[in-house]
Amino acid sequence: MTVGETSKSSTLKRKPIPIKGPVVKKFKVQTASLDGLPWKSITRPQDTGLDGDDGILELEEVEDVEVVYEETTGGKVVKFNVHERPEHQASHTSEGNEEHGQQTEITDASPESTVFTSKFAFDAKTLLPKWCSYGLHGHLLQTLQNRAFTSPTPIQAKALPIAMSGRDIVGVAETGSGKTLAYGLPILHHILSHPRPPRTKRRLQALILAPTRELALQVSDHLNAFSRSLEVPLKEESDEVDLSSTKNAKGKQKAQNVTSRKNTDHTAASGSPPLVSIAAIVGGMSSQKQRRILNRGVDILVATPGRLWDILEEDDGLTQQIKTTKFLVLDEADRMVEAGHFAEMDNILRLTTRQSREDEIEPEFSPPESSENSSKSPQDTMQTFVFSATLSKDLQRNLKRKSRPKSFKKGKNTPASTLDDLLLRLDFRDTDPEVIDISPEGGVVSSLQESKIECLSTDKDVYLYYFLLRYPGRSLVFLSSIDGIRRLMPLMELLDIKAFPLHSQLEQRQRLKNLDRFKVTPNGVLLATDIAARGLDIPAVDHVIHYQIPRSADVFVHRNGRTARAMRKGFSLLMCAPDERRLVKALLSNVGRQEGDIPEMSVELTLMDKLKTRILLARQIDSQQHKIKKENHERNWIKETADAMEIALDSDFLSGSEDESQPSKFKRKKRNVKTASLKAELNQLLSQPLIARGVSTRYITSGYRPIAHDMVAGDYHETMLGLKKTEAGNDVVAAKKPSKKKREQEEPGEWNGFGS
Ligand SMILES: Nc1ncnc2c1ncn2[C@@H]1O[C@H](COP(=O)(O)OP(=O)(O)OP(=O)(O)O)[C@@H](O)[C@H]1O
Repeated sequence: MTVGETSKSSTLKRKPIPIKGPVVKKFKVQTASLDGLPWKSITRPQDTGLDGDDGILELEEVEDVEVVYEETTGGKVVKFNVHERPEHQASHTSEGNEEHGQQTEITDASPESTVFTSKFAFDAKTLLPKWCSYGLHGHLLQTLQNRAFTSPTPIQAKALPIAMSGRDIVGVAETGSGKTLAYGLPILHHILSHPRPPRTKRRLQALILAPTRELALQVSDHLNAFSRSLEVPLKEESDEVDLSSTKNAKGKQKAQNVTSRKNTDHTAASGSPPLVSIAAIVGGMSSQKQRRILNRGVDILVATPGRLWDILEEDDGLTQQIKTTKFLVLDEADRMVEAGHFAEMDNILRLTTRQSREDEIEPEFSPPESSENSSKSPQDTMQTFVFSATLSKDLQRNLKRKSRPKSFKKGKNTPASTLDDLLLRLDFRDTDPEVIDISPEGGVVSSLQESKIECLSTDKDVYLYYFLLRYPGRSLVFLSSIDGIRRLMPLMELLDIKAFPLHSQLEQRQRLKNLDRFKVTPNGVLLATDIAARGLDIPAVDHVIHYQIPRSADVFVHRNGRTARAMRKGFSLLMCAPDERRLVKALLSNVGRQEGDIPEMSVELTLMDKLKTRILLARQIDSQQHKIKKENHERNWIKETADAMEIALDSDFLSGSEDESQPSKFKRKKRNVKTASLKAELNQLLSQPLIARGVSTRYITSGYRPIAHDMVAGDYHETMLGLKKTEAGNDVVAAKKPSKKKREQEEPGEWNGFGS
């Protein structure tokens, strides 16, 4: 039975279970409450991150449960009869793996904690020489090899030795540089190297805080992908993985049910409890499910502060576990404050503070009282990792300072709601936390090519359309306002551009769905607000376009960070209107850069008039459609209201022929005809190629732009005849810094835009 399914009959038949061998033992039957059922998660594809379930964040199912309705004097009562299976079948039921922290019941009931070793002879020294020196657990090495992560990224190379030696880290590195694994691998290593005692419940080892739901889910997916592919129960240990961590594994129980698989996700068929249980606690999940997940016990909890605090207020057990967690991670720490999580973050951080320090801080928000020993100090060995792509140098210095303010009494040194105040409350156990700042100068990733187009605000649509046609690829267009996205969406649709919106007023489910669609649509366009600016690891984003100027330098850096990830090439285009130039200047100077540092994009101006015609038509159609929709909506509303009030409407209203204030049927018809003809006109234009000036379509070898050669070579542009197929980065003109006077005299060129 899947959550949300309803039963029509009084009894649900359980799914037949394949049983090997002729003997079928009788099931024992036990009655349980809804919460007490052996729920397990439904697997979602690991490689797709947020997708695979149509945007539903969590799905659970339960097997071997009979739903029985009993007539009682108080009415019908529902009962759940759980059929206990013989031992040898239990492994089949555990096939579902944990996703976002959900694992099967047998996880905690497993007779012994299990240590898994490599089945395949894995010569780490030869196969992964660049990872060998960190002493990572053999299974992590094997997973790294499976994923073809042959060498650590610079932040990983710097952070791993420090983290593995037990020290605290403040890590700042460019976007897309692999920060998640920089803190994730040491955590996974610790958990894998310290198997829990037999027959004990998992206890929280690491708390990772992330500012947004999407980022939290992505982090848990990322780490899950690593823990999942570890779950190959194996017969033999490999002597060739010469790592200390592997030695820990010796003598421990070897897993059963060996299945030989190559470099794939093995979880589903392993039939064994997951080695590392990772839960994501974010908004959008039912609290019942969340409690169930947490009650089963998790090793790593990835959470957004708001939702986590909601749960902590009712969950003393989890509060205690957080007090003794081994790792605390703040991912995208600076965004956490921006997102307005200060109060919750502050409360959560207090739980991880040692008692001696906690006494010095007067609580502003009372943390939940624990029924257990509330005065118990947290472990002194907790490691703290703070990571971001943007943490100011001042803050880094302050974080490292040994003499961080000890007192935050109300009225005296009261902290304001700023990142500095919040982070200064972190209780690093390390007296000298290591600051690793390898963020590039000005926040610009080396594989990123930047460019700008200066144009009037009213012309941005045309330039955007030009760019999307000229440089096919996956483009992420950032706008500062949701209204802007709502205005652009219908235009994109009419112009046959596959665009998807992403903003905070969309339901979470729709947001995830649109992200998924964007990921799988070739040449797809995502029109997004800055909720997509941070942390999202969308594969292969070719272009980031700042349609509207970001509100801060940090947002600019993070927006750009959605492309050029993991050393891939990427391109960013800044669209700057005259009245935005001051903002851009200020923004760039914040990161020590100048306006002239960003080169201009060369644009084929001869095509602009044709594109402008299409845009104008699309706008007209959109406006007509909008009017029709509005009228229909109003008419329907009046009709429905009249029906509800049982009022008979005037026949004039119904026919729409007399009342001048109501558009007549005739008028409506005329509007529909006009819209249809505009659409036909636009479609006609869209079906024709755009031909650059100087191209002869009759004699392709003549004209001052002969296209025959390009056609033979196969590098001609399919929608813009006369232009070569090329990448945006190749059309950037060298940066020039004209004097102010000269700039004022400059004319925009052949095309003067809508404003002229
Ligand atoms: N050693 C590695 N080799 C190759 N790819 C890697 C390596 N480490 C991480 N990656 C990949 O690089 C991509 C970016 O990683 P990640 O999301 O951790 O970056 P990030 O630094 O956290 O970015 P942001 O600052 O934008 O959040 C991911 O797709 C990840 O799988």
